[in-house]
Amino acid sequence: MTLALGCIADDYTGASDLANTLTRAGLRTVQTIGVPADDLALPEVDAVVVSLKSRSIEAGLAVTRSRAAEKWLRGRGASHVLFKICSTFDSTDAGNIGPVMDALRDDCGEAIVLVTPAFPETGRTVYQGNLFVGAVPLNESPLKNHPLNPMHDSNLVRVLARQSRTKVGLVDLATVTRGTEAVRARLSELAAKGIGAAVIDAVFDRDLETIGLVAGAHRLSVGASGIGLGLARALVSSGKVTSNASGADAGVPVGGPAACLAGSCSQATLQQMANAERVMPVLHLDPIRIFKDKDEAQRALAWARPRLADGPLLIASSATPEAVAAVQSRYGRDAAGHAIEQTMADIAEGLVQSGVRRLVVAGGETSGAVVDRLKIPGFLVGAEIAAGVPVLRAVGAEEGPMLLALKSGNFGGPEFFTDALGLMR
Ligand SMILES: Nc1ncnc2c1ncn2[C@@H]1O[C@H](COP(=O)(O)OP(=O)(O)OP(=O)(O)O)[C@@H](O)[C@H]1O
Ligand SMILES: O=C(O)[C@@H](O)C(=O)CO
Repeated sequence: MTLALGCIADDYTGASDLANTLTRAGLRTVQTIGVPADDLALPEVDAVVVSLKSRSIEAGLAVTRSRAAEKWLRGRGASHVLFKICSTFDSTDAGNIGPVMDALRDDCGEAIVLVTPAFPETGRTVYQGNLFVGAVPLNESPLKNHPLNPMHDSNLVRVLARQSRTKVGLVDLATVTRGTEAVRARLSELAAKGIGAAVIDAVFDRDLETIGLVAGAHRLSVGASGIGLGLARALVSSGKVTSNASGADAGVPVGGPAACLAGSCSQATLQQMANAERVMPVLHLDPIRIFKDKDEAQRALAWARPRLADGPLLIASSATPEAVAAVQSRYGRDAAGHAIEQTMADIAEGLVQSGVRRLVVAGGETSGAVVDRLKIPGFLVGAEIAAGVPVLRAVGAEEGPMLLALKSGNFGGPEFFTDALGLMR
């Protein structure tokens, strides 16, 4: 297998978002959980997205794991590696986007790396280096209240410079609009000044196509699904990949009980949960019981088991920003996040032991904890539920055929949970 494109994603929902984008653009794609074991039977593919859970861990560990993934991908022939980050640039001044980018750049000897989280299909655009989420700058969007990495600065040149060893420059929209030669010239100009990373503006998919044509000739890029789209279209238009992925193989029904788990506290997820309450039973976990009595997972499973035969259900820890802040001030931000994620993983494991084979999970960190616990080594990409969220068919899972949907916190329409279950037969 010689890969046309190698990708390292810093969380599992982000990985499935990217795998979805690449598949829709015609690349045969597989998503692996971590660096694949040598004995994992992978189909013949154009792209592999190695999913890491490295967005919110200590920067040194994120670097080590990303480097191992890069080595594996390069060893399979990937001349270009995309480091997939969140379209809302989720990170802190300690990283992990900057430190991982610096390390991968050192490893591949790249002079300058293009960076853009733009993903217009989901309303993420970058103009003059400022990230917009829909109509508002990042720092005015709901991301200002993110439980793990609240985003308070929309200027990505500044944000990345605080995390990186290299100087960070800008390729503005006017340059992108002038085309590939103008972008290449601007990159040479920046590189000559010793600038090692360039945030590049993109507002429309056509901007990402220009970016993909330029980035594909480099060894490394950093961005969200939008730059993945650009890279994939460049591979197809150059004939390096014969566009033939359909995602159809992943669509074979598995049947069995279905359940949804939500650990995301994003506005989108809170709205989706409120709508789900109208059509399925919903259990709201009590974070205090998670810490004090430590029996919340067992209580949730006792609630769920007798209901599974009647149809899908939803179990959620998600809460409003005020409630999240109260839990965090009592137990600490990371400890609270970790304990709740592990409770979700306990519940997922118990549900699967009770026969659940169709599982929808909302939230990147939450999905990471769940998929790790279920020891699923990889996924094939199926139908698209919403922009950035495909149906996933587990490959190599101990339980046999299983369908999952891993929803990034901010993605999906108001009826996401029913939309997902409708496609997961
Ligand atoms: N009630 C709560 N109080 C405090 N923290 C919570 C609560 N519910 C969930 N959390 C934690 O908040 C974090 C949510 O992160 P997660 O990545 O799962 O969702 P997200 O950030 O909305 O999604 P994405 O990363 O895909 O955008 C997790 O660490 C989760 O355990
Ligand atoms: O890019 C995005 O917004 C998503 O794929 C994601 O990474 C959220 O966790």
